[in-house]
Amino acid sequence: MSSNSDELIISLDDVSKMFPIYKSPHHRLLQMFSPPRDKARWYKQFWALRNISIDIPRGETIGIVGRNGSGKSTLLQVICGILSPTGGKVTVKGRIAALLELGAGFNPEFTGRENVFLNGTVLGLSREEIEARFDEIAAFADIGEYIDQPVKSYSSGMYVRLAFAVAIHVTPEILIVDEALSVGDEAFQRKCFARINALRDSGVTVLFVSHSAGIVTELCNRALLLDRGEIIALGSPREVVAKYHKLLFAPQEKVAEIRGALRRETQEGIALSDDFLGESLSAPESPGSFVQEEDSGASYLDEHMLPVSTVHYVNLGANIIDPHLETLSGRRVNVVTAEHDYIYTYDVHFSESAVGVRFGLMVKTVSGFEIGGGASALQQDAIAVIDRGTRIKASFRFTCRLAAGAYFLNAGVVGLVGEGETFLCRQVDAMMFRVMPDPNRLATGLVNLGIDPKIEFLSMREVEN
Ligand SMILES: Nc1ncnc2c1ncn2[C@@H]1O[C@H](COP(=O)(O)OP(=O)(O)OP(=O)(O)O)[C@@H](O)[C@H]1O
Repeated sequence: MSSNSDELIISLDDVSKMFPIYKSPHHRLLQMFSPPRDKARWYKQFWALRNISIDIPRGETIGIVGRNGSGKSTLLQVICGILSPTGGKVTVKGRIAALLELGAGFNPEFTGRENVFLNGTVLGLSREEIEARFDEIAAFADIGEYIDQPVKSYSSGMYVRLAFAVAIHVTPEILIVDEALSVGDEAFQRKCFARINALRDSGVTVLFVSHSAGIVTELCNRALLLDRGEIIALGSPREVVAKYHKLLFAPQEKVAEIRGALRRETQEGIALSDDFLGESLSAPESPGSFVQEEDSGASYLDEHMLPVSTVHYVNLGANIIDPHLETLSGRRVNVVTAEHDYIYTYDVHFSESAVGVRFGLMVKTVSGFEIGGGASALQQDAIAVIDRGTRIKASFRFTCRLAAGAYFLNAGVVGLVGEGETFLCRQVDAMMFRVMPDPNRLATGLVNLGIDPKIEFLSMREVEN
């Protein structure tokens, strides 16, 4: 492998890919028998990639993000040579091992063992080389006796295990991974990511499609955002992911405006304003300490960031109004700084009298995992009676001890109805907020437990004079 890290290993020059879309198979036949001058008579042109130009130096790890159908897989397939571009030029100078969608690469009738040899050969290894690596591949895949069963009997997880094991053992110069890892279980995913890291550190160029902002910012040194087949952002993973989120969480009517702004920025090479990204990154003075200052200057409100999954429960005489996050000085925000204090607040209008009333919240991850929540009081301390027509403000101050990422908030009011407590009103995913990345974060994982590290030398080698 070359030691020249500036050498381009992948180069795309004005690459486009068009898929013909036929209304019916009949039209496909008609087109086949049409004279060449009737080039696109029986189909509509769908451009999955448009004018893609990018140079990738050897050793880079590139994250590719974009909404569903934005062209990510098509781009990878064009780079791998599985699809030929309709226009433009693709230059690849190195052995590619690709982990694309399930189904690609293996022959379902062959056993796992046979497929390892088949796949290894396709990827340029000799039979002796594959034999020498086979045990290691089988150990990494860890699918036991299934290695001698036809691949068509595999679960999708087993399939990915074997495909990944082969991909990383063929000493690729370029590793291409298309989200496929998300099929494996978490333990296996972690093993794969560790291996991808090791390959990256040894100079392998990695192209990685992922919907996970965390993985892209952690793993990659550059990222690109595809939208409708165009690169609309290219740069540091953090910046690109911020733009991706802006687009992803935008209300439908704002999407065109936002993508237009992003395209212009990319085409004109305008420097990103902190305001746009909300990345002022004024890190807390000492990592791990919980800052209790009056306001957090770096936090801001991204009006476009709204959940699209909000569910309103049927109201039983109460109505939650305007759930939102504020700084301690009352400024509305939804992009926040870790380790700062914020207030989650909503009003409740009681259209009926209620008894035994309590208010609550819950914070969840994108996947719906409940990280933590709280109630305004214990059941025995609930507000005994609230008269019809009353309006109450419920506020919950909390320290944002969360890792960078998107989070969702529920709001709920319970009261006594008959014998038991029940929701008088509830909003699931009432609002969402994003925690900005903090380059000085010492805490690992989702929640900062405020761990206070203490490292002591128990003995020291004596220094000889
Ligand atoms: N063979 C094909 N024929 C016609 N259209 C296609 C074909 N392959 C892909 N497309 C279309 O091209 C667009 C881009 O698809 P692609 O699979 O590259 O998107 P993606 O960003 O990888 O999406 P996802 O995140 O959902 O995997 C989509 O609209 C898809 O329907």
